Amino acid sequence: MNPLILDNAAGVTASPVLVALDFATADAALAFATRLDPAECRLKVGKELFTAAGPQLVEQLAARGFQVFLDLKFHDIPNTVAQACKMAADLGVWMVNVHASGGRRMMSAAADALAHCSQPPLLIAVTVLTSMEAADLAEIGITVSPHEQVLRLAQLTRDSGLDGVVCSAQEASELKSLLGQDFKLVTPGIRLADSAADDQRRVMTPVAALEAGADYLVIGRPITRAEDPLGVLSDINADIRAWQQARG
Ligand SMILES: O=c1ccn([C@@H]2O[C@H](COP(=O)(O)O)[C@@H](O)[C@H]2O)c(=O)[nH]1
Repeated sequence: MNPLILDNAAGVTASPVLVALDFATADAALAFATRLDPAECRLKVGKELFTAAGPQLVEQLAARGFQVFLDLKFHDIPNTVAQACKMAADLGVWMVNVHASGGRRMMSAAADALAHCSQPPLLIAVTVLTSMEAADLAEIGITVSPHEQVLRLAQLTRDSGLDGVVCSAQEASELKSLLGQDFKLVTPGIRLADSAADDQRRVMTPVAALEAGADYLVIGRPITRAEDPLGVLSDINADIRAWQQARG
């Protein structure tokens, strides 16, 4: 364990990296997780893995000491989303999310439901997917820029009582100034200087994202598909520590 990236008080990692465990089977995900140390990262379970492996896998990862972000992006009527969030809390996840475009009543219902849980996870909302650019929004009738739409949905999310948003790091600096330091910014679309963007459109490197104000970095393929995933994670954490030390 590297003491520099441990939050000693809480006994959990202080690394902002959330590794996206986008695998097709529980076996593949667990084999990968076995190589990881909960002191070096948190884990994200999304739709592919959850659909394949279900709640049991989430509990297994939590039992191995990982803080788990359950990234199912709930989007439904308020009652359904509120109940789904409660189920996620019962699984012991650290963070859960909904889609901000579900609106204020849906988000408030989710926040209210979690407020009654004994150990509520952080509740955040997806603003505009990091895979989307202006042309994608235009096709679904949203004529403002992704940036403007993110700001609008992030403000609505904060006003609905949630803990933060999923956004691209490209919006982080403005969101921090607008919504305050405590409002959490979770940023996928993280790419290393030499990695392919894949289907992502609004991307940034890990240190640039932190510099812009991101609190958590969601990183999937640049780590999971690397020839040496542990080496890549370790290099990212080393860059982050160097950046943290440089700013004092
Ligand atoms: O706006 C969003 C919301 C969620 N994601 C998820 O993050 C990871 C990113 O994986 P990469 O391989 O690093 O692209 C993936 O699980 C997405 O479902 C996102 O990318 N953008």
